[in-house]
Formats: sequence, structure tokens, C-alpha cells
Amino acid sequence: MSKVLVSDPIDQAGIDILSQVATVDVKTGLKSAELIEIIGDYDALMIRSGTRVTEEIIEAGTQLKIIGRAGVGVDNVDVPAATRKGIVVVNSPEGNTIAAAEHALAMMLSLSRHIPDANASVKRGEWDRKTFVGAEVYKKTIGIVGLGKIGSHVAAVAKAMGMKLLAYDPFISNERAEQIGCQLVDLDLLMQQADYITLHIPKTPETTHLINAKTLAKMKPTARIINCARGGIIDEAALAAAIKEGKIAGAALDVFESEPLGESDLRSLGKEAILTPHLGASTTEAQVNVAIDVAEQIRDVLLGLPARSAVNIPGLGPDVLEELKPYMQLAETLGNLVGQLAGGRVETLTVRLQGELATNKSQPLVVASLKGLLHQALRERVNYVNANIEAKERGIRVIETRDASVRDYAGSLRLEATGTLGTHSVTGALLGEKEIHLTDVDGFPINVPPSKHMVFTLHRDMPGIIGKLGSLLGSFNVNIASMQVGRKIVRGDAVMALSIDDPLPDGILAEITKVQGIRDAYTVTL
Ligand SMILES: NC(=O)C1=CN([C@@H]2O[C@H](COP(=O)(O)OP(=O)(O)OC[C@H]3O[C@@H](n4cnc5c(N)ncnc54)[C@H](O)[C@@H]3O)[C@@H](O)[C@H]2O)C=CC1
Ligand SMILES: O=C(O)CCC(=O)C(=O)O
Repeated sequence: MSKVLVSDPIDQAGIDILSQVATVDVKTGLKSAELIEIIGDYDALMIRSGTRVTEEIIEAGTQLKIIGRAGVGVDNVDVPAATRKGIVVVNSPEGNTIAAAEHALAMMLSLSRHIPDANASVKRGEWDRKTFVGAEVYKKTIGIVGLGKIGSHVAAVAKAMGMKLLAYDPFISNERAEQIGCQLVDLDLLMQQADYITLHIPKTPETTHLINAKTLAKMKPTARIINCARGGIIDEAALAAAIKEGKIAGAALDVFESEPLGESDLRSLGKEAILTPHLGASTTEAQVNVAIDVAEQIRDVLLGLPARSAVNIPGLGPDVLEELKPYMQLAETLGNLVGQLAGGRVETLTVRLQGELATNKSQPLVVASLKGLLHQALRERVNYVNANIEAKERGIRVIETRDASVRDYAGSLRLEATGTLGTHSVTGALLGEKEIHLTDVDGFPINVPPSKHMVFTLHRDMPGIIGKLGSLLGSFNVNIASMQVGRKIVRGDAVMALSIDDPLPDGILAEITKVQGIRDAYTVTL
């Protein structure tokens, strides 16, 4: 049975799902060295923001197949290191969207009405109404940095509260921003005009210290800034100084450069600053959502199925996966088949999306084709994560083409492999949405479902040849399950595809090619 390590607190709903397929150990608060010591025993690691998954941990995780982040940000995982090792990294892109957005909005209202400090003063026995005079958000301007899932929800609620919306997000179109009711502006203008600035961007090298002494200096003295995204996007020392010097009115922070927050100037600030201990996703609902979302993906990957929200599989989002899943299986099967027909080292793989398939994203199908192609060489070491890298390292050139005019089947996929031993091609389609059929081998039309063990021959279409091959296989006790011949012209060249019950015993392929009229023979195991 597989083993899963859960190294941060995760809702029981997730543990229950993992337990269906694995032994689950929950060990929270581990130091890095302790994690390195035990990670080698586990097939999967499930974390929240408390575990930093470094390259060292990934190197020590020799059995690891998947790292599941029960949340959005994967900045605490060395994703490139995981990708190099073929480890899938998944997250829960939407499970805590509402929780994080509501926390940011709660921070904005708390800041404008001094709720935390007013509450603390009443609890101390005071009744001070003058100190806590606040400001309304109605008709004020909110500047949203990052108009993704969380930023968009913040926008919708802020709009309903009567706020004017500005947004900075270089990756969002004006049309999308308009739909949300936001005016897209550059960061400078947003910093200058907003009364409340709220950050909803990932932490990347580009966003680290995006908000610094220089950008803070552009804010109005009455403006406040909220960070419920990631610590380190704001330069904390510069922020504390700006508040102390009265250059801005305040800040609310849920996330910090170093967590838990240690000694910091931020802690000495008064009611102008509100600090929470990374609570953005801490609602009962969000924790159930993310635990289920990520546990289901870990379960699927441990069962050999693809994950719906892998962050290190190019182009494979949940919607794409849903639509392309059966075609990915087709691509993988064809890749495996053409790789075996090609035999030697493959130098070029041409992936052609045909018919209706031509309008789809090609990247996931290319990755699946490469996974199949490399299967003979790498077995389970190749997966959707590292197939591209492995192909590149082997110098395999990938050419993607499309031909929407091919109409034999609704959608079909053609792979052509050129290598040291020549060129071979296979085409396949789905019948009844899921059933894979080979529709062409080396340019000869056929229509057979692939089976585990197959023999293909290239032969002359002439009387008696099928009988001779059948007798030969029979004499070696090889049972033929099905057989089909594909030809272009009568008595010309033809391809025969045979499904056999067991692997072809050693030495028989050479015997087959001795049959008069048979030029080439190949055996494959899929
Ligand atoms: N405090 C907490 O507990 C939580 C924090 N988060 C944080 O919130 C962040 C945002 O989450 P989502 O909205 O779900 O992500 P998302 O991916 O839907 O949206 C992020 C947006 O940021 C934009 N962006 C990227 N780089 C940018 C840049 N340099 N300047 C401006 N915009 C940029 C993207 O175009 C995208 O629209 C996450 O990356 C995570 O770090 C998420 C959940 C909970
Ligand atoms: O796991 C958590 O509580 C933090 C959530 C978070 O920061 C995220 O989802 O990016």
C-alpha cells in the first residue's frame, strides 16, 4: 500500500480520502532535518503553508510521486526541483478563494473602523469613542493588485459597497477588467489614487518587494494597504517606516516575510496596523474544500490517474484535462506504439492533431505522446511532469502540426517517429468518446483497438500469406485473438495487425520475416 505523509494540519475530510488508497501518517511541526530523514519512505507529501519543501527534501524523497499543497500558493515548494525529479505538484486553485477574499475585505473594514483596537480597549474596561473615529469605504477608491480569482471576488464585493475600482494586472485584458467593473491602470497610478490598496498576486522574483519605499512614497497620506497574498511582496521595514512617519495611514497584513513573525517593527505599531497570523484560508469551509480537492488528486495520482490541478504539467488545467483526458490516453498509447515500431533512437516526433482535435490545445497531447514514446526506455520514471524534459535531454525534436480538414473520424491524432532505423507512423481515434482505435499504421488504413500484445507485418498482399503466418504462429503455440489487413491497392503492399494473447516468444519475429512476401515484422507490448 502507498504511504502518504501529511506534514501540516489538514481537515479530516482529506485524511479520509487518502486513507482509501494509502497508509496516512500525520506528523506536523517537523524540522527540515526530521523531514529529510523520513521522507524517503513516502509516495506522497501533503502540506499547507507550514512546510517548506526544499530541493534537499525533494532529493531525499526517492519514492515521492506527488506533493499536494492544500491551498493556492506553491511558493513554499521548490517546483523546478520537483519537476526535474518527475514529481507532480498539485494545489487547490479555488478551494480558499472566498475565504482569502473575505479576509482581505475584513481587514479593510477593520482598518477603516479600528475594530481590533476598539475591541481591545472595551475589554480593558475603557469607553473611548473619540480615538476610534473611522472612515467610510463608500465612494472611496480601492486599488486591486492582481485581478485573478481572489482579486476578482474582492472587486465584486467592493463594488457592491459603492467603491470605485482600479486594478493593476499586466496579464489581464481590458475586456476582462471591464466585465469585473475595474479600470486597469499602471501600478504608479494605482498607488497614487487608491484609498485602499489590496494585494492578490503570487510571490515571484518579479513581485518580491514590488511594494517598497519608492512605491509607498506614491501613496496618499490617508491611504491604507492590505496584504493577504504573500509575505515579501511588501518590504516590511519600508512599510513600518512609512506608517511611523505618517506617510501612509495604515496597513493590514496577514502574511509576512518570515512566518511566524518574529521581532519586527510592525509589532510596535498602534491602531494603524492590523496583523493576523496567515489566516486568509482559515475558514472551516475553505479547509474542507482544499483538503478534499488536494487529497482527491493525491489519491488519483497514486492510482495512476492524472491530477486535475497540477502546477508543473504544462497547459493542463482542470477544464482542459476534463476535455482531453481520453485523447491523452490515445496519445500515450500511440506514442508507445510508434516508439516500439521505430525501434532505435527516435530523433523527431511529429504530432498531428486532425479533424475536430485540431482546434484543441496541443501541449497536453504532445506531453502524453512523449510519455508514451519514452515508456520503453524509462518505464514509470517518465510521467506527464518530466516527459518534456526527458525528451529534450535525449535530443528528440518535437514538431506539432494540425489538419482540420481530415474528416475520417471526428478527431484523430497522428504520430510519426523518425529515428536511426527509419520512419514509422500511427494514427488513432476515439470511438464512442473513449474507445481507442488504431486507424492507420505506416499509411495503411486499418481499424483495430490496440491490445496488450500485438504483431505488425509489412507484406505483399497475395493469396495464402495470412494462412502461412497463422500456421507459423500456431506452431509456436501463439494464439491469435484478432487479425486485420490494411491495404491501399489490391495485391500491392499491405499491413497486418494481429492481437495475440501472450508476448511473442523470442526468435519468432525473425521466423516471420522469412515467410515469403513478408518484408518486415514488429512486435509491441502496450
Ligand atoms: N493569505 C492566505 O491565506 C492566502 C493567500 N493566497 C495568495 O493569494 C495569491 C492570489 O491567489 P489567486 O487570486 O487565487 O491567484 P490567481 O492566479 O487567480 O490570481 C493572481 C493574479 O495575479 C496576477 N499577477 C501575476 N503577477 C503579477 C504582477 N507582477 N503584477 C500584477 N499582477 C500579477 C495574475 O495575472 C493573476 O491574475 C496566491 O498566489 C497566494 O499567494 C491565496 C489563498 C490564501
Ligand atoms: O494553508 C494555509 O492556511 C494558507 C493558504 C495560502 O496561503 C494559500 O492557499 O496560498
